[in-house]
Amino acid sequence: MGNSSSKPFVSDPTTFATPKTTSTPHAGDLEPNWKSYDYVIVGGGTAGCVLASRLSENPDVTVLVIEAGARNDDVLFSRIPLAFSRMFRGPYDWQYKTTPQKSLQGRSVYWPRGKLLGGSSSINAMVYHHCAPEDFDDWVRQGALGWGYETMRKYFNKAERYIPHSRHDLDASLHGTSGPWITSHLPCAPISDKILEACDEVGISQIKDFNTSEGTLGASKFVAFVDEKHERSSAATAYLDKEVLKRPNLTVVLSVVTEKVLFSSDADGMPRAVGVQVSTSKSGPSFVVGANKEVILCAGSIASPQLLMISGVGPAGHLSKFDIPIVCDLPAVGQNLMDHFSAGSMAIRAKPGVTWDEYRSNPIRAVLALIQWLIFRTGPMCSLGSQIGMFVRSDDHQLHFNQAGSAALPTIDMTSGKGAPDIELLACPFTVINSGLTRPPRGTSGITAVSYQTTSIYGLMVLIFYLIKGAILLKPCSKGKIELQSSSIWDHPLIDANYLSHQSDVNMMIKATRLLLRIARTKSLSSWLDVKNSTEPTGDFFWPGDADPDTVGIL
Ligand SMILES: Cc1cc2nc3c(=O)[nH]c(=O)nc-3n(C[C@H](O)[C@H](O)[C@H](O)COP(=O)(O)OP(=O)(O)OC[C@H]3O[C@@H](n4cnc5c(N)ncnc54)[C@H](O)[C@@H]3O)c2cc1C
Repeated sequence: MGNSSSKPFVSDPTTFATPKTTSTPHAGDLEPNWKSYDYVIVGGGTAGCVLASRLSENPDVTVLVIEAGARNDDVLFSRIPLAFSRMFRGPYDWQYKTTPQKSLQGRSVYWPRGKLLGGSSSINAMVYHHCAPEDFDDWVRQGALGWGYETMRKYFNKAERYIPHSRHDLDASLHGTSGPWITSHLPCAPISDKILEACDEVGISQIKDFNTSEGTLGASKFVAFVDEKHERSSAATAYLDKEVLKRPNLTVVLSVVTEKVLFSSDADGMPRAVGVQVSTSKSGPSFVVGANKEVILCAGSIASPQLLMISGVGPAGHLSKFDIPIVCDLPAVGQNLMDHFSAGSMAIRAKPGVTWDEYRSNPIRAVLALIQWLIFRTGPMCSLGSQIGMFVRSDDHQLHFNQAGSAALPTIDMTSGKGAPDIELLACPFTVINSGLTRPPRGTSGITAVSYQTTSIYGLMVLIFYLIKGAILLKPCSKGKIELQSSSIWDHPLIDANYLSHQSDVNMMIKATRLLLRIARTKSLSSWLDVKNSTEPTGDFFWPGDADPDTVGIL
């Protein structure tokens, strides 16, 4: 039966798994000689950490978590709130890319995903906000009984420990007080308050808190996943803390990749997952480890369908192209992929000194800010990148793009109800270029809006403002798919997001872009900005000041 380890982490497969021999079947019964655990969790990311922690509360079961990446607590940039994008395209990122996208003139889009304990919760933007209550209630309407908002809210609160912040007067009684996942507010740049005032001016009302039964429509400062020391609170720090890791019935494996799930057949012919095959490298030996009760796939939205297909569960026609023996013909695996499409970073030039660009573009200021965070846990490094969120509906008649004078842009209502948004705008008080990997030129400042594929909007190639703002489609009509490019887990799958394949998504993104430009032109904000007309030399990554919020579209 169970094989437990007293060490917090394990990376040598011989300690928890059995060498695979040529006679190890692809699909067979759980072999009696295999090392085994009651629960084998594939992926130590957000879902995997929570499940490992909760399942191992029962001392009578053994739990094994297999994570492909490294430990999280050693990674400084994972701990510092403002530094999260420094982990992109590095060893803690799977660095996925979509296939060339037709609607984006053949460009591929970079998709970061966390490859370390805590998964994407260890590299993400640390924003804590619930979906609209209608979104959960819609799940119930579709058959997911018990997943409605009022039920879920109890679990959200159980998971959360909110630390009240003197400068934010939200109703703390609506938040959790004793959960493992710590949330609070972080300091914001002065321009963030101006952005909120600008939202009021364009008809987006300010709300105190996105995380209540009142819903998410409106604009507010985000609550962050952050602890009292102004460090990231991730699924790993929250659910796999030192005390949990000491449990003798929990084994956490790092730097080991699950290559496939192994199946046997029950007496009634139904496939049953009996274990997994793992390895530390593409050319290295493989090992097998059994699951007495369940294999739980938590490898994320890209690797989970990939693993299923490699293991023989997926569309039979597609799997047969790679000679993968079919365990179960499930045509939906890998299909209906929906991404929150974003037109990329839209940068608007700001006046010098009102943003936080200097902490990113000036190495001396950056080092000083880093030292300030390391010693005192204060300063700009302990703030969120996306400080302001704006959630709106594309059919809101208060917003200018639906009023006379603005060209009509028909969109399909894909939302779960009238209280649910379909556009999200984010604002950052600095310039973002190349997902934050390229330093903006010294002496420039801007705000940025998150809007991932801006290149097709307004025909500009790069759009970056010293105020970073962006637009995200929350309910796209376009659907894509994930397919295999080989039968090996060591090759990335083919991710076809099929962005903007539906005119409604195109129109929605134009509306979002127009709204951002309208916000930039408000009285409250425009005096802090430094917009210039398009007579500026080409190649400028800032939006031109003469981009008209009523007519801007796609060339
Ligand atoms: C850049 C970025 C910013 C984001 N910002 C926010 C935000 O601000 N707020 C928010 O709420 N959400 C945000 N998200 C989304 C959120 O982080 C994810 O929805 C969530 O982490 C997904 O959890 P998961 O458990 O499904 O997958 P993940 O957390 O990604 O975990 C999957 C784990 O499986 C491991 N794995 C994969 N394949 C294998 C294999 N073959 N063998 C072993 N291990 C494997 C991975 O290494 C990873 O650790 C962001 C995501 C990203 C990428």
